[in-house]
Amino acid sequence: MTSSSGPAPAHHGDDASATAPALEAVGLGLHGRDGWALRDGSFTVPRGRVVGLVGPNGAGKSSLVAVAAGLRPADAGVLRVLGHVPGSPAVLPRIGTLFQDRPLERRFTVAETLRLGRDLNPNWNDAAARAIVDNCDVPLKARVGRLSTGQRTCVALALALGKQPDLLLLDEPMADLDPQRRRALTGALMTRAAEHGTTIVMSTHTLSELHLVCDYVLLTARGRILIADDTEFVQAAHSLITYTCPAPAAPSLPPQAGTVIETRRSGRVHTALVCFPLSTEGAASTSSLSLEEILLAYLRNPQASPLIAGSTRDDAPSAGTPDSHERPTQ
Ligand SMILES: Nc1ncnc2c1ncn2[C@@H]1O[C@H](COP(=O)(O)OP(=O)(O)OP(=O)(O)O)[C@@H](O)[C@H]1O
Repeated sequence: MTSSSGPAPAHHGDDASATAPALEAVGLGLHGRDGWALRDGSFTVPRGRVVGLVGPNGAGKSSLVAVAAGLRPADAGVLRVLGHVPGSPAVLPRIGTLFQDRPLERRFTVAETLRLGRDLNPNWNDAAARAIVDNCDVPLKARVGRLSTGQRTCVALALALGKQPDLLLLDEPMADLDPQRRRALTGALMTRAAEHGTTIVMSTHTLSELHLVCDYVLLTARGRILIADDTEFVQAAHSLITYTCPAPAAPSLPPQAGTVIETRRSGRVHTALVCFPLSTEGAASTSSLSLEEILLAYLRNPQASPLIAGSTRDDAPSAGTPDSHERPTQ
């Protein structure tokens, strides 16, 4: 996991955007085929984080990446990228992108592709780009059109990293990679974030490994942002509380248990996944959960009260509960 107190992000922009968040959405709306994929989404992604963008198929992850990259406009609200309008000249040279279709010129060799990257990007780092293709065993002389899907992903990532961007927007970067290349590229990305303070936003369906790679999570489902916060904070905020009820039909959860995300009942044993538990009085046991378990619970319960850094929940806890814990500086 990367440290939130790492080096200051590399910065090629103006002073005004030096401290702006990597992404800042206010009332963001994205149309899907059958209505809103995201509606009234407000969240902030601080600089220097490795962000897991998570949600079910069709939740709007690719659409969000496309809007941030300036490829399509938002359908409502505002999204700022490094303090700027997406796609504006002030921000385009500072972002690196990887889209699901990995658009590359198929006739070029890998070496020609990297040369083009060098010619188009004044801040190009050839060694960084070559290290990616070398680590992934992609021959420099091979034509892009003859590479496997996973090998093309390596070349596209080499182009994105060679640009030395302040923000990397990666749409399912690991989906096509074998375990060895996945490890190599994950390592390269984490090193980039740790050594240069690059913000990385990557959509993924691999929840089991998220806590190893990402230190911030953005979870969207059924048109809502459900979580936007540090992974450590998300984990610390949730508990699984088990109660033994006096009778199978008796009401189980004591009032004021906290923000209940999900409950399960088996006979007299009742478990509740609670955010910011206020009182565990009467509980038979309390245990922590993995990040994956928490994210899956929100995905099963998309009507749950959202946990979004910097915003107040409808059922916000009082002072002294985890929401009032000091957060890392952004
Ligand atoms: N080119 C397009 N034109 C119109 N609607 C689109 C287009 N691409 C996607 N959509 C719609 O936008 C919504 C969000 O799709 P999107 O691809 O952003 O979701 P996603 O979370 O990335 O999904 P997945 O996990 O399957 O990649 C869906 O309703 C989808 O049908």
